[in-house]
Amino acid sequence: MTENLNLFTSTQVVIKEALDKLGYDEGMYDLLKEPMRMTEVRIPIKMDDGKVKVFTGYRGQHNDAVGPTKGGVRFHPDVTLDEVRALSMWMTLKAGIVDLPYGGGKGGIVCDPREMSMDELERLSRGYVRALSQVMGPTKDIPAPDVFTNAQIMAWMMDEYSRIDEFNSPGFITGKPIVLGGSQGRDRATAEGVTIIINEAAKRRGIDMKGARVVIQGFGNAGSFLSKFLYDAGAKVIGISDAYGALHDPDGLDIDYLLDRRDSFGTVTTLFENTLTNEELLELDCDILVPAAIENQITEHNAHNIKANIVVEAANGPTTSEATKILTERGILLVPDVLASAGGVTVSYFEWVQNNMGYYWSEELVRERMTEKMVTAFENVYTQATTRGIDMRLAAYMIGIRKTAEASRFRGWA
Ligand SMILES: NC(=O)C1=CN([C@@H]2O[C@H](COP(=O)(O)OP(=O)(O)OC[C@H]3O[C@@H](n4cnc5c(N)ncnc54)[C@H](O)[C@@H]3O)[C@@H](O)[C@H]2O)C=CC1
Ligand SMILES: O=C(O)CCC(=O)C(=O)O
Repeated sequence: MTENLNLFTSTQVVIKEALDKLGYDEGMYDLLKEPMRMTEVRIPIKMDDGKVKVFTGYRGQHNDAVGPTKGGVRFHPDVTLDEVRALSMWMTLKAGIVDLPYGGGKGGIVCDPREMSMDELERLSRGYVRALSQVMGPTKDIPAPDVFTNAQIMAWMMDEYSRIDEFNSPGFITGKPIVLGGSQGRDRATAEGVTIIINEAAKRRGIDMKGARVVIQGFGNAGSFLSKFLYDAGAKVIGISDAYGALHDPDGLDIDYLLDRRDSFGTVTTLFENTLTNEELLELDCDILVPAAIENQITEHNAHNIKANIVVEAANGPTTSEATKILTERGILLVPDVLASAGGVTVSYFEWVQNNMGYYWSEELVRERMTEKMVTAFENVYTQATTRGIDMRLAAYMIGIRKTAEASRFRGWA
C-alpha cells in the first residue's frame, strides 16, 4: 500500500485516535474532523503589465468554540484546499497545547511571490482581505505570517481591513511591524520557541547543546533565526538548506555569513557550488534534525535513513504518519509540529492582547511569558507520552484537542 501523503486525511486519523483515547464519541469526531467553515475565493488582480490575473485564495476556520480562530496565511504555488484544512486543524491543536483562548484558522493564496513585484503583492494582499473581510476580524478570525508572507504583507492587510472597518484595527492581524502595533519578539518567536523545545528535548536525551551537531532544513523565518540561536549557544550547525539545495560542513557552517547573504525568501544556497540536495541533507549524520520548510519531507522512504537522535518539527507537517511510526520505533525522539512551532502563535496571542489593551510589553516580558508556556507545554506532552507509552504526536493531539472538545460540548455542539 502506498503511504498517505494527504495532510488532511492523515490528520483526521490522528484526531480520531486522540478523541477515542480521551473517551469522546463519534459525534465529537464528526464535529472536529474538518473545519466548520472553509472559504474559497477568487481574487482578480491587475498585474504590472496591465493584464488581470485571477488568484485562488482559501481560509479555513476549524472551530471557534474556545475563541476566535487564529493562524497564518501562506503565499505559495503549491497551496491546496486540503492543505489549508489540515493547517487550520493543527492551529486548534497548537492553541490547546500552549493554552491560548483561540480555535484554529489558516489561509493561503496559490501564487509565487518570488515572481511578483512589490506592487502586485500589495494588490494581492489587499484583495485577499477584501474577499474575506466578512468572515475575518479581531474577534472572529485573526491572520498572521506563514510561508512567504512577512510583516510588510501583514501591514497591507491590516491597512485594508482598517479601511473597510472604518476604524484603525491593529488587532485584525499579528506579525505586524512594531510601529503598527506589532509585538517585540514576534519575528523571532517561532524560532525561539523551537530553541526552547530543542533544549528540553536535549536534556531528556542527555545531549549537551554545546557542540551538538544540528541540521536545519529551510532558511526562512523559522530556520534562519533558529540557526542563529543555536549557533550562538555553541551548537555546530553542520547543514542548512533552502528550496534550491543544501549546504554541509561537518566542522560547522558560518551562520552569520549565511544570514548576511540570504534573500528575503530565505534563499542562500544558489550562491554556492557543491551543494547537496534536500534529500541528502535530511540523511546527514547529526544529533538534532529540524525540518523547518515544508510538508512531507520525512516519509516511509527516508525515515529508516535518518541518523539524528532527536527530530524537532519546526515546519508544519514535515513527517508523515508512517514515518512517525518508523522514527518512534527506532527510538528517535520526534517532537511534533503542533508543540515545537507553537512559539509563533503564542507571541501572536501576546501581540493581540497588547493591541486590545493598547499597552505594550518589553522584549524581556514577551520572552519570559513565552518560555513559561513552551516549557510547560513540552513537559505536559512528554509526560503524557511516556506515562501512556504513546508517541509524542498522539500525546500532543490528545492535549491539544481536549479544550476545544470540552468547549464544544458545553456549547451543545456535540
Ligand atoms: N513563520 C511562522 O511564524 C511560523 C512558521 N511555521 C512553519 O515553518 C515552516 C517555514 O515557515 P517560514 O520560515 O515562516 O517560511 P519562510 O517563507 O520564511 O521560509 C521558508 C523556507 O523554506 C524553504 N523552502 C521552500 N520550499 C522548499 C522546498 N520545496 N524544499 C526545501 N526548502 C524549501 C525556502 O527556501 C525558505 O528557506 C512552514 O512549515 C511554516 O508553516 C510554523 C509556525 C509559525
Ligand atoms: O502566529 C499565528 O497566529 C499563527 C502562526 C502559524 O500560522 C502557525 O503556527 O502555523
